[in-house]
Amino acid sequence: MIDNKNIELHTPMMQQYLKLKAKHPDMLLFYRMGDFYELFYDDAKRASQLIGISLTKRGIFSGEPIPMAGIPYHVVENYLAKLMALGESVAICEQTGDSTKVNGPIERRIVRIVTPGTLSDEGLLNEFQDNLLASIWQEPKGFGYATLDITSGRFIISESIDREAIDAELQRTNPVELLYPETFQDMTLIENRRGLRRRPLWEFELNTARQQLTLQFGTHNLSGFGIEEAHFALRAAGCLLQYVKDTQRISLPHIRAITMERQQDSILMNSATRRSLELTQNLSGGSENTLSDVLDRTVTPMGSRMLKRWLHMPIRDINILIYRQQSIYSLQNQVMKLQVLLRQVGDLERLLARIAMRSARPRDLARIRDALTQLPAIHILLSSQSNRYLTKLLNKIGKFEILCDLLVRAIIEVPPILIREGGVIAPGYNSELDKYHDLVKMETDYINRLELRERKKTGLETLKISFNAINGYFIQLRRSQSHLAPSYYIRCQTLKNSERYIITELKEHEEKIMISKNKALTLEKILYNELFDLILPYLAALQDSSAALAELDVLSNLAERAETMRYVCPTINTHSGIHIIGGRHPVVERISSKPFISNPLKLSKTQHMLIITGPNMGGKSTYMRQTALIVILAYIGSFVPADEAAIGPIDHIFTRIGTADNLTSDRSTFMVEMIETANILHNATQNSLVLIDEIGRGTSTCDGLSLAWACAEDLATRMKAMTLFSTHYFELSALPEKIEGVVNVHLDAVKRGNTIAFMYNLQDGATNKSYGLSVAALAGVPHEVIKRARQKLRELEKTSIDETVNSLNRFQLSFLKSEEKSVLLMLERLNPDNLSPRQALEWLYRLKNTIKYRKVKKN
Ligand SMILES: Nc1ncnc2c1ncn2[C@@H]1O[C@H](COP(=O)(O)OP(=O)(O)OP(=O)(O)O)[C@@H](O)[C@H]1O
Repeated sequence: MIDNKNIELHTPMMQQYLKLKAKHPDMLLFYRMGDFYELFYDDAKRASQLIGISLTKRGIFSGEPIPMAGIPYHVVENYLAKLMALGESVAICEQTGDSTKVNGPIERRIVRIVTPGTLSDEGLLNEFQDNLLASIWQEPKGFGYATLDITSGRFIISESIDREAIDAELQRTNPVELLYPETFQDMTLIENRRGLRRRPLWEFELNTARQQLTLQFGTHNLSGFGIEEAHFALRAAGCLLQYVKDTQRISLPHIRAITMERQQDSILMNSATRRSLELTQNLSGGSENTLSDVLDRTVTPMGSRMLKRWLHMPIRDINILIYRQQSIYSLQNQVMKLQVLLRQVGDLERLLARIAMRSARPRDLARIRDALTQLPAIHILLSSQSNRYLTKLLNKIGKFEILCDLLVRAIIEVPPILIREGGVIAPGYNSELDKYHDLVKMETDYINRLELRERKKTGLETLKISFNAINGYFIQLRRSQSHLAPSYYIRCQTLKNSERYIITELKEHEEKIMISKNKALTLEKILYNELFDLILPYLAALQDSSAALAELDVLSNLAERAETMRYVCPTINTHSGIHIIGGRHPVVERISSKPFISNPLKLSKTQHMLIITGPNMGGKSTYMRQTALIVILAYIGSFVPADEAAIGPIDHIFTRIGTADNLTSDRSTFMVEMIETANILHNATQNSLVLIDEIGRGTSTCDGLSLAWACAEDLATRMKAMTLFSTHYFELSALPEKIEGVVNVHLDAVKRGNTIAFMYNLQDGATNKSYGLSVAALAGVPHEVIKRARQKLRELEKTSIDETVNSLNRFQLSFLKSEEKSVLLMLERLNPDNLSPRQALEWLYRLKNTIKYRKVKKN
């Protein structure tokens, strides 16, 4: 523990450290000492645990050694990357004073604060993922939420009326750092998130927020952004902006606007739905075999990030969707050429943010130059098309001839990574700089001539003039020839096989070289900084262009995918319903070695629920998920994997699909299932797409079946949501006769000997065959166990009076008793015309067993 009470008893250096540390108690302080960053006390212990650096000691205080850990300055980025991934923040303290000062420690200052949500360094970021800083505010009537992507300047706010909606927002945006007020009530909502930062209440003050925001945007008020009344969200945004300014300590001109996202503008999906549909992340947390894995062939990282944002937020504005569809059509012939050009544009969005924050490196400038060089060709390529939306996009993309010319003239073709050593500014850009370079060249030539002259003079062919950082220029002779060195040679270094000398003339010219080199370097740094001033006036236009280029990348990618994967353009209807012919699962069809069997789907006002039965592994889940994915694709404006698709308005997509247990959530699998079900039953509407995959499995047959029945009934009668309901409870296939708009379908399979062939064809009607044993055999359950199971099954099937059958039936029948009151009602429900002879026989046995069971009970 740091004892700041007796600070004056520490060494002057430690006193300086402790004063700086006191200002940043919540983060690790990297204190610069020569070629190292050092951490002390608890920071040292924590860092050594977090990133595995060795913990040692430096000096003693009050008889106790001071714990210390050090990081070499030239590898600091690697350690920062690891700490950021763990959600830590780091204050970087540099030596800023005169290093020749004799008394006391060199002056040091915190020059930057690196936090996970405010990173902009290329090396610390994943280029294919948004990196968001977020802030949350809670009131009794709802939540305010703000996110900022500092690498693009995208600043977005939203308001959620309930916990479920804000939870979905947190899951969708997945911030790497989250600011919350010290009075935040609902900690269970956020406590498992990374990078949590507790902030004082005053930072969420409404008036301060308004001031901060208007100051940032240079406006009188916020009405131009349409967010004046969004009080909850404004509080969150104010705190966020304050935090960014505190940590960055520079102006952020690329944050130019703030946008309010309204829930009614997009299809809502809660966190469980996003997870189970594997949009951008699979169930194991990776990105393989996700929708974006199949769909993303964008050629710029900014396009890839935009596509992922689209997938997580399908929009409901039909006009925009139609514009996108038309653009996809128009781009189909030009994709190849356009992608070649866009690839060169690269990550313009993030490059511009680094320009705005003045942290861009020489190669960033070269990349901006290369990006701008492509723009005329993009204009020429797309100028012949007549699509209105593409023309609008193209108009947003500037040509920047003057700026491009400036960068071509200013930066050499392949500049070094850093400006530190110079060599970035191109010859011909600045005459004074050229003069210094010429002087350096002249003097270097002189030294080359001097070398020849000295060789001649001494007659030593192996005499060499070289340079190193310690000796500067020197003459080198072989050790064996050292006795031949002229008397004016002054020895400066002896090596094993050679001797090194200097002469006055050499040093005079060296000094001239050094002076010119230093002047050149100083001037280069000035010119380099001036370049930022020259680019910044174009910032707004460049940002608009980069957004349009990213969208072009996404649209041309969708055009390419549509062509390659045989997707069709869906019709977006204004009337309810989903009608798909030949629908396919976009991911399964790509990864499966077998041909994918396409299937139709029809949901409408008169047929709003499908009860889906079929064997295990028969394709039920695939069929349900493909429907949701087709809807999502249609609502981002993409073409879809189907022969035909017409889709009406959708407000929500809900799923209740069993996923891996979340052991950290302190909830059982059944509990999670019921929470998700409750959410659906509270929020689904007639325009919601609801996928329910085998509800009620995690409890007793009796409870499970009752719940499944009641839920299906509620969805089908009360909200009439468009529902796909898969089940192994054959009893649910009775629902269609009871409720209008409910239909039975099943996925087909045929038994061949002891094995089973899945047909994956959707058929009308229900099936009660689950082929569980055949699937278990396919899964590798030992032959003996399967054999025994078959024997048991035969016993169960044959002996209806068997106690086991009775006990099984007891559950089901008691359910039917309570649900339908009597066997007569069951009979009433049956429509003999719809039954196959085998089904009729099964019902007969079932009814007979019921009577038997009642008899047994009475006796
Ligand atoms: N239409 C299809 N065409 C080809 N293969 C398919 C099709 N549908 C599913 N499959 C294949 O069958 C596998 C199992 O499908 P799915 O998980 O959808 O079955 P299920 O009926 O939900 O099974 P269970 O009831 O055991 O959960 C999929 O992983 C896929 O490989």
